[in-house]
Amino acid sequence: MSIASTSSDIVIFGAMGDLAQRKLIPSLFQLESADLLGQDSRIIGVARHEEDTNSFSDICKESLARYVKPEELEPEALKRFLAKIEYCSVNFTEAESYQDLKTTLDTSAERARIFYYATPASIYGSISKNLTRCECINTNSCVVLEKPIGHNLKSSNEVNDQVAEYFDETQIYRIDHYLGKETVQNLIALRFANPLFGSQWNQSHISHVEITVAEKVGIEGRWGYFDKAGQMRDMVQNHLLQLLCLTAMDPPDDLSADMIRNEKVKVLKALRPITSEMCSTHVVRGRYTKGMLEGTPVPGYMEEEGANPDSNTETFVAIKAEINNWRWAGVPFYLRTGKRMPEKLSQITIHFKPQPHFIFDENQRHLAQNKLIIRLQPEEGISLQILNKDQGLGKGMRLRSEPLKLNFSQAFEQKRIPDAYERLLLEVIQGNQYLFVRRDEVEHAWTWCDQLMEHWASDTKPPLPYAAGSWGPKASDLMLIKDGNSWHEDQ
Ligand SMILES: NC(=O)C1=CN([C@@H]2O[C@H](COP(=O)(O)OP(=O)(O)OC[C@H]3O[C@@H](n4cnc5c(N)ncnc54)[C@H](OP(=O)(O)O)[C@@H]3O)[C@@H](O)[C@H]2O)C=CC1
Ligand SMILES: O=C1O[C@H](COP(=O)(O)O)[C@@H](O)[C@H](O)[C@H]1O
Repeated sequence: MSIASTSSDIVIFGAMGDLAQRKLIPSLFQLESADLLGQDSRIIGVARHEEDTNSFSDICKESLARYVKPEELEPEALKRFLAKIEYCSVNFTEAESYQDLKTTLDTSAERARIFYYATPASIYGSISKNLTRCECINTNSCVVLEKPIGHNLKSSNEVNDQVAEYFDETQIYRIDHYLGKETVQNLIALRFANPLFGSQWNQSHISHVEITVAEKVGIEGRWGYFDKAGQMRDMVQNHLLQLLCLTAMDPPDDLSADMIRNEKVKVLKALRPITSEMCSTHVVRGRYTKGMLEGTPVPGYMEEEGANPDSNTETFVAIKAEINNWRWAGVPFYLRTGKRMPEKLSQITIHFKPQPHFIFDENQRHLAQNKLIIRLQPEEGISLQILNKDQGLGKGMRLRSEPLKLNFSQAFEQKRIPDAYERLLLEVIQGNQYLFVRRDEVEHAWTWCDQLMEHWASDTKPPLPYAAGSWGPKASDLMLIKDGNSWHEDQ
């Protein structure tokens, strides 16, 4: 099903919540500002608070003032945007309370309806059921689901089954906001539009791949949520595996949603399961202790507000993943993600194999490799490390490794890189599912993560400590050193 009409009713459940106010409302404003929202579109905030449209509109205005740069908050666009806002008070789990929403939607019966569930996943089924009972779903409706959907395969299947009773898979948009990032989408252009890389992207030419998603933030008030999840569920099951899929997948036949998603599923299915024997060589699980970040002391995870002394949750994971297929046999994919790292950095580094025969000074052999560094955020860009003759007389044929750099903001003279949610909301409005996660992707990702986390569950040892502001436990460096590799040093 595709939402072809230009105007839609965008119904946000959980409209007063953090995600809605911090990300969704500002992103919808940016779409309006760029004339992409549709002239007659409406944004219908739904929450259980007894507000009305005016007071909800004031709340959104405050959020816009907080989260949109003043120079981007153009008064005319703001006026147009606020005029599109409506509010309905609904208790999501009580069918009788949907009447107000039904009446509001009935004023535009045939129009596309986008139901965005910015709520805990535990009530996705209940909302879907109540929307159906109250006849709020028309033939042109779709639903947007936020992550995390469940905390393992079983619970994720339960949520997906409940939603599937009321919505067809073609109507379901599962968000992984990393897919909305410009630089993540650029992986498809980089790999499949450039013949240079297309021919080299396999085990014959690539020795190993690193995917780092480091965050400076700690848990800051999110202990309740995070301690049940941990870094594996919060980041690896979704964002890191999506990055791995886009880096490793075979070329899709075309850019349609299902062709791309079919290829991603093949990668997930080919991931080598990590057995309990492999845990000591292929996985590092860490937790930050107190430390210094940019000269300021910060508490450890167990000293954060709301901490439970019995917690065994990890805030850092490094994994040596392997993909059992023709393209990637023997090529480790090192994944690393953690909270309270020295900087915010998402980066993929492709290490190419050396030449088969080395004719230069032996002392320079260690230099003789090309690296492609794909910087996802911040300072988005690409850099290709290449070898040259060092310039000057008297130096002989000395090699020197220098980067060929492409900085996106300079190259594209762009004023701003759109937030991931802007792109994702636009794709939902236009009915394109290619940046959303299909159910079988979620299932294969959980299957791989679950079997690994089952080994952790039977291990009472706490995660390895690392000081806040460092790059994780030493064991993470050692895991690569044992293979003769190291994390890309130019962080
Ligand atoms: N915040 C973020 O940056 C991110 C959030 N997400 C996901 O987005 C979803 C929302 O997260 P977030 O905005 O942070 O959470 P919040 O708790 O801030 O917001 C959730 C909202 O849902 C409302 N709600 C819950 N149950 C009911 C109910 N029965 N009836 C009416 N309203 C209800 C809450 O209302 P009330 O205030 O009245 O309790 C609250 O306003 C979650 O699934 C989360 O995992 C994903 C990625 C990032
Ligand atoms: O989904 C999540 O992502 C954020 C990191 O997102 P980014 O766009 O800032 O890189 C992470 O902090 C959060 O814990 C997680 O739930």
